[in-house]
Amino acid sequence: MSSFRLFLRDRSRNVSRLLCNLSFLRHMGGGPRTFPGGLNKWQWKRLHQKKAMEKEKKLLLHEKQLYEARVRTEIRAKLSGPSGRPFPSNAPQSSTHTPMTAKDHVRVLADRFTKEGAEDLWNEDDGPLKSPPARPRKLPGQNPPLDLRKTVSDRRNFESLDHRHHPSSGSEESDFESVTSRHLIQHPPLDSRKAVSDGSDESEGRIVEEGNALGRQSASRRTGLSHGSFSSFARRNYSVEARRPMSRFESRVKQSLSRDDGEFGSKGRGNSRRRRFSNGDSEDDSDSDVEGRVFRKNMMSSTALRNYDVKMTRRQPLKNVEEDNGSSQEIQMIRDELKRRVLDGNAERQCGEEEEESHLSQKRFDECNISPLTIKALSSAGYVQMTAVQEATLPVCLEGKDVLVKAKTGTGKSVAFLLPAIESVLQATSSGRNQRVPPILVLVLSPTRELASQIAAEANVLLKYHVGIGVQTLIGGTRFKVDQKRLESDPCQIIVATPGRLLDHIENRSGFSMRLMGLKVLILDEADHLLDLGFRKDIEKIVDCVPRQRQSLLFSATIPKEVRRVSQLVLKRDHVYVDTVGLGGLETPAKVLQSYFIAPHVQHFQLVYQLLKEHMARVLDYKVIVFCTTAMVTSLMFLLLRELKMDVREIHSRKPQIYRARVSDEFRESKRLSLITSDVSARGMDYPDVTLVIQVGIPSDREQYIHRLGRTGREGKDGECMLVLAPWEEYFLDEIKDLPIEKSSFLRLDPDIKVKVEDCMAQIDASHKEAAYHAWLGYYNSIREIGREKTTLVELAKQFCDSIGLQKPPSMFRKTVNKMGLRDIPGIQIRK
Ligand SMILES: Nc1ncnc2c1ncn2[C@@H]1O[C@H](COP(=O)(O)OP(=O)(O)OP(=O)(O)O)[C@@H](O)[C@H]1O
Repeated sequence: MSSFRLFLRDRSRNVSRLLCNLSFLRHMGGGPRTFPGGLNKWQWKRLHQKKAMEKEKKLLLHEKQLYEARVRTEIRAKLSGPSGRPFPSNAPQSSTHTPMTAKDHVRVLADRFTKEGAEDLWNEDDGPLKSPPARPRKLPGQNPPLDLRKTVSDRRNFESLDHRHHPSSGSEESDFESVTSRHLIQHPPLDSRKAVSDGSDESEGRIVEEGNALGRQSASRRTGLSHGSFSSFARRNYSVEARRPMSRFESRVKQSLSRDDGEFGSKGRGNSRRRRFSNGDSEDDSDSDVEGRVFRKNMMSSTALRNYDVKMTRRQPLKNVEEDNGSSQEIQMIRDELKRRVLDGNAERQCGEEEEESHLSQKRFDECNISPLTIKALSSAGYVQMTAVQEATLPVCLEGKDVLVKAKTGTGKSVAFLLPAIESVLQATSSGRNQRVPPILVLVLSPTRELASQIAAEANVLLKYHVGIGVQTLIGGTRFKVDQKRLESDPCQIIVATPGRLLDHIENRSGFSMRLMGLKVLILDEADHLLDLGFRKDIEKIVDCVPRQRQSLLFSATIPKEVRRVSQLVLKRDHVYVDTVGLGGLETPAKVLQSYFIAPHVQHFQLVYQLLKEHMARVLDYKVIVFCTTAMVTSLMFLLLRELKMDVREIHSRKPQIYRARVSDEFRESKRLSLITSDVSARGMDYPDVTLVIQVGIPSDREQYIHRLGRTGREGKDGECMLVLAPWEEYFLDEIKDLPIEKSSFLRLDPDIKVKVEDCMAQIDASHKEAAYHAWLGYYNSIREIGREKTTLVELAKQFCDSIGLQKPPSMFRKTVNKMGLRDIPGIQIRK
């Protein structure tokens, strides 16, 4: 009997333990997750999408109301007659009504686009809107641009909408409106600098797809397609329509192909670039640089966010649109109004320039509510005053709020997120000191291994006087077993990890996931990159393994609009958004001189060599970073420069981690050294006093250009950035047209250098060149504009082939050729 009672007691204990574990798991997010209201993850996401759509609709409605008010005003003005004749006796009269003049309306519209929150109407690359709070140094010829194109196309839509808003239009109308509003919110950018300054149509802007959508909508009416079928119809037809601008692009490329080798390109225009999937073995750096996970530029998971992730926009000449809707007079008035505001802004900016000189704010760390030991560590590291981003974020972070932060490169974001993280650890450890294996309280995620190590080193500096608080890195390229041993022998509270290796630990060691259940702070450095498609799945899995009751901090120098939307995967809804760049502010460090060179591929290696030589002759303590498109091209560039007897080092994903770490440390400490690297060094790396950054070939996107550039001009210092493009790559300039980049004055290529470079290139083993050719083809195949024109791509690859001294393009495996869609393309050799 007693043993039966014992059995019952054990059993009830087991059951209660199980229940306890289940509720714990549910709380931690480790078990089957439900969101408030019993929704699952996807339902929760869809709910947010719906809300975003509703918000867009509301904004559209607001715009529409403005437009309607304008129309009413015009009608009233017309009715009252040009000479102020009274209304006809049967017309309704109001003695108090004063019709809105066209000038007032222009003001209202200008207000609408410059007021707080208007950014919701913009794409991430819509260009500056209004003067930022922290004012950038005024650069020659740089006026804060304003997007008039958007205004124009809004008007066009409203007209269409208004036209269609007759009572007879029925329910289809609202479907249509939602289609239009979706497109409207994704308005493309305009080089408003140009628009404001000279009103020319030189900058070929992106005119929204909604114009086409309208046409297609009426087409869908004619063909009897419903809205749903219209959407898919529109999507299907997108690629067909897209051929039109592509053929222009192709003809431009063809022109450049037929150009004389010695010719420098002329100014061109282009389409926005989108990346697509390339072949698996294209040697694309990103494949392996992101810890073996494929990085692609489509901004959203299409499952999660459907058509929110791809901007279905197309560029059309601004001129046509203006002519089309016949509103050029009004546009000119809006321009004048905005120009006036810009001039006012410039006057203010000049006053603010002096403040800009120092990157530090007036506020000191000891004025903040952080531990005295941390302040002691900060002082011994030489940090007394805060930087702007630290001043802006510390108070909110210390309050425990979720924060999304955008601040320029080199402005001290790492310290900004590490300080509140350390405070959280201190608070948590003071309440639970006696745990044998302490939980992991802070998890910092970084996209690259070098950056993770750098953040851990910075954390160690700040923890100098805190005994018993430890930091560890979990990064790829090191032995997993060694990680495990370290985690056991030296349990720490702060982990800095790359997503891939962290997931390996979560999936392979249950003890590790248990330790994550006490997490207080989750930090995503380079958040936009981590939330991009290449990492999204990993981040979602990681977020599912950490408690929902946590603080999340997301930092980056670039936060595209899409990322703001998707950040809800990590952040609480009531998070705070801190933007120290400011809406329309200059996103690159003010003291970095930006220039570009247009030269055929065959001259790129020579050009880089000559630019390096000239810089070295000019700058005594030079320190240069050369970014190449892929790991294998980086390797070839390194071998060539070494052959040319230059003092160079290389870092890319094909190098062992131990080598990468050693080179990274050496470059950090050194002067008079050049680092040849792929995008593994593009983000976050804090190499002090880099004097020049050279980017060869188009960067994967605008953000990458900004991050690569940001390796120089850190902490408010001077710097230079040069972009080397082939003539057909010139269209990329359109994506960075709001940045103060200028065409470099003509550089005379030295004929002796040409011979020298060719001789040294000839010394390099053909296997390196073949690998570089394959990588090059893979990289550019993944770029939409050129990737879909396979014949042109192969012709351009042949140019690259010539530039590296290969007699003919190396053969490729049939499987690779098929994967890249290059079957039957002339110039492609299949390996037997
Ligand atoms: N308050 C401060 N006073 C002086 N120096 C600082 C301060 N805060 C940070 N720094 C230094 O500024 C440099 C840049 O910092 P950090 O690498 O964190 O920049 P970042 O904004 O994260 O750049 P990126 O966007 O490239 O990642 C570092 O060398 C850091 O030590």
